[in-house]
Amino acid sequence: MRTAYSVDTVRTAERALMARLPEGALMQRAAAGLAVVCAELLGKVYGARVVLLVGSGDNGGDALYAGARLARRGAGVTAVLLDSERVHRVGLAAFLSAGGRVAESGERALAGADLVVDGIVGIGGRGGLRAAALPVVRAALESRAVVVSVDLPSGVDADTGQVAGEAVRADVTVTFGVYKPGLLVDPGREYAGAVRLVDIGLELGRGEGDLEALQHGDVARLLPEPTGESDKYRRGVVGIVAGSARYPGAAVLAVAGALRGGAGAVRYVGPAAGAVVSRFPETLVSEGAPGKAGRVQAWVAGPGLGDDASGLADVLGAEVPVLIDADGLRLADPEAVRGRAAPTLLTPHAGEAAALLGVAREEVEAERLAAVRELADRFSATVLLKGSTTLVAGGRGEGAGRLARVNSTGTAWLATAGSGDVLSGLCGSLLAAGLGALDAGSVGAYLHGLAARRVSGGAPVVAQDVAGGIAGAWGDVRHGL
Ligand SMILES: NC(=O)C1=CN([C@@H]2O[C@H](COP(=O)(O)OP(=O)(O)OC[C@H]3O[C@@H](n4cnc5c(N)ncnc54)[C@H](OP(=O)(O)O)[C@@H]3O)[C@@H](O)[C@H]2O)[C@@H](O)CC1
Ligand SMILES: Nc1ncnc2c1ncn2[C@@H]1O[C@H](COP(=O)(O)OP(=O)(O)O)[C@@H](O)[C@H]1O
Ligand SMILES: [K+]
Repeated sequence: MRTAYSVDTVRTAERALMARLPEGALMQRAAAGLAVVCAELLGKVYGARVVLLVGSGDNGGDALYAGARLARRGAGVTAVLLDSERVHRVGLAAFLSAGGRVAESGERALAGADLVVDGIVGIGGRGGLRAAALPVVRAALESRAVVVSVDLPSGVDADTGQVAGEAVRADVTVTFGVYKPGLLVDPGREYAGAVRLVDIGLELGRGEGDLEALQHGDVARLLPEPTGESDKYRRGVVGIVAGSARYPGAAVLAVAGALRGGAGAVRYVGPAAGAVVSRFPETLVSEGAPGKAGRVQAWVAGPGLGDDASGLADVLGAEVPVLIDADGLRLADPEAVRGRAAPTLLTPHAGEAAALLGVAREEVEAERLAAVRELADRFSATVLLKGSTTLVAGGRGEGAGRLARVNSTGTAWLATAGSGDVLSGLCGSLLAAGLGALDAGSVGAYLHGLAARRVSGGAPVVAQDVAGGIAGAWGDVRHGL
């Protein structure tokens, strides 16, 4: 599990650790780790040209100490002080005595740089970059230098990933102690580039985390596995209420995802039974109400329903886990969702989430973590927010509280019609197999993203291919590939 911690939690842990260590020890650890990564990126340190962008706090201090280490190894290191009145004094003295120089003109220093260290602001930052930093940041980004951000790309909110205005776009971010949520959630994640974690001795428990990302091993432990005792009912039957005369394909794709998701059987209820069976003869189909369809251990309702809300009341009234997606999110009675006793998983994309919250889509995209938590609270349900960063937040019971999940697999090629239908079937199947809503959502998103990456290999994918790639992704996870 990769866990990210809020700034408050990091600060408290740092204070406790600092009290046990000699003064400045943590900053030295941070700077040493930062210098190692910079050296790796440079390949040859001797003779390399490095520019430090130095802000007024300890983030700038880290940059200065790392710069001193690089200068001692023969790099030509120049510091651009964003506020010469407010700078980490001891760090600056160490930098100068190691042979570092202070630049008179930031832009000129950047012209020939091989590597730029962004130490403008870290976890103490508020809001996007300030005006004084903008010209030099723009010059850095336009140069051919590799950009390394210290702890966090300056201008990215550490707790949310929000970028209010401009921020540094890093090639690599060297973060200290623990991951910060803003490094894992877009837009911040994209600004961070590749993230490298430097151990400075901080010890934090999972329970203190704010956001976590499943890794292969975590997913492998959660995957449902048939045993010698299994039969199709014990493995779980998932019911799909999806599709319409206008959108039969949504039903086919949701069934495709469900068949690959580990349930023992898939029941389809709705007007697209012909299309479903001709593509997947293994599906059990019926055309009546969901309540009359026979035994089901979890329902998926919504993809491609159009305006047909007729099956939703039955599904929401069922005492088994329910996943609501797409048109179902618009058509479902919010009171019926809130009133459910069994686990409920809602899977909106940003547009659907915005409609449910009554805000603009851009607002959801700028503050995904806040949006997914707000929806989970409002609907007393687990919510999976899809998009460039997929997040899952728990409602009541299992997964409740602040610790949300972020998905680390996927590719922008997933932004293709119907791929969300595959995801809803897949997650529904995992619910039917007995996973809780938070696990079903996050394991489903993980496999879905991995499947897309596998079948894409950098090229466009279509939703059917993603469903077809799930088995391979499952195998990779099981075998730790
Ligand atoms: N604590 C530890 O043990 C360790 C901490 N470590 C390091 O310390 C960092 C935290 O240092 P920090 O607390 O000094 O805050 P920091 O991120 O430098 O920013 C504060 C300064 O920036 C300014 N500023 C604010 N917003 C701004 C903006 N948008 N744009 C521009 N400027 C802005 C703000 O100015 P003011 O608001 O006062 O005008 C203030 O002067 C942390 O990220 C890590 O790198 C490591 O060494 C490991 C050990
Ligand atoms: N920019 C992106 N990067 C990565 N994944 C994306 C991006 N945009 C969308 N996705 C993923 O693609 C899928 C699209 O789902 P959805 O929006 O419901 O589409 P549809 O309704 O057409 O099936 C989701 O899994 C979502 O997380
Ligand atoms: K920074």
